[in-house]
Amino acid sequence: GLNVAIPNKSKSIKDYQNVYNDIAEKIREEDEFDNYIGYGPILVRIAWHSSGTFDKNNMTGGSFGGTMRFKKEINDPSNAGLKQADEFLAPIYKKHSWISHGDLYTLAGVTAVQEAQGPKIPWRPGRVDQPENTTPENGRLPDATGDSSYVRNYFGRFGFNDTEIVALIGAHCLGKTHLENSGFEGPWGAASNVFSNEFFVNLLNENWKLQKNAAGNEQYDSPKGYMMLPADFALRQDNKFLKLVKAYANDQDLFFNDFAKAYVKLLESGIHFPADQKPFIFKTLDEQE
Ligand code: HEM
Ligand SMILES: Nc1c([N+](=O)[O-])cnc2ccccc12
Repeated sequence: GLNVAIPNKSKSIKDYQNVYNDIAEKIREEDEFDNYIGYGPILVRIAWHSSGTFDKNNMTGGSFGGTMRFKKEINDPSNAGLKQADEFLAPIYKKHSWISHGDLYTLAGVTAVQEAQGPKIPWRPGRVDQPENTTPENGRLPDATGDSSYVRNYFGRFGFNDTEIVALIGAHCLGKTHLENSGFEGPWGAASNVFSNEFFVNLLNENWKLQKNAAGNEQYDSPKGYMMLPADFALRQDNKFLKLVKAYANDQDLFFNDFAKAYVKLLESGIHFPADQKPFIFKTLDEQE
């Protein structure tokens, strides 16, 4: 059924900004992770994967219950590599154990985007930890080998339109694929920890070649050492997606705007918030100097 958010009346934006700051400082502190990419990208991924189990057809899954904390979900093969994000967040939870896991995972994803110089992401607390037996079954996260109709159909499960789908996948401007996690590898060059429209610029402008990687999976590689998943490349292979890819490659502000709206919708999928609950907009560390 629909999950109704229960905001903690005793906590204010100040309390959540403290959690944001602890996450942001830890990202800065542990900058050597994954060849100096840092923890930002996998914090975005754990926020997306904890929300990406939502299914509007039976109103199950999503970020509300914080079930990513349970073995069944974190051990989903689609979540390979995310234990490192969970371990990163463990001391944060220990210090602020008044927060729910659903709020912590999504707040971490908001912090990571903003600290990577991305757009402001309005955020609402009130997710409530649910018991282990509510953990959704494995297999609800998307397949990287999907084509454009697969991608459109997959995100249709959340009620996302083409604009929301293309904007969300623009988060692949961050981080990299790891052969040991997903069977895909690269980009070998400096994978980025700065949020930008580069994913769309690369997708359009690089000279892509489909080839088998060391795990025997096909991916698109470019002479500069960039890569695209088949599901990334699918955004070039559909006219409506391609139009959006071009728009974002030419206008980073438009991408930032659309990404922020779609990311909020993703992180809040399946949750009903009280009508009078205004979202919090957090300051970055730099804005609090
Ligand atoms: C068609 C949809 C999508 C597919 C098939 C997909 C697939 C993947 C795969 C295979 C990886 C590599 C994981 C690894 O090897 O470590 C990855 C990484 C990543 N994904 Fe996606 N993804 C999708 C959508 C999204 C969305 C909607 C977001 C966020 C809004 C996102 C954010 C990320 C980030 C930040 C990384 C980098 C993680 C790191 O550097 O460790 N992805 N994705
Ligand atoms: N950096 C990335 C790119 N890229 O173009 O740099 C493309 N696809 C990706 C898919 C998952 C994670 C990172 C990606």
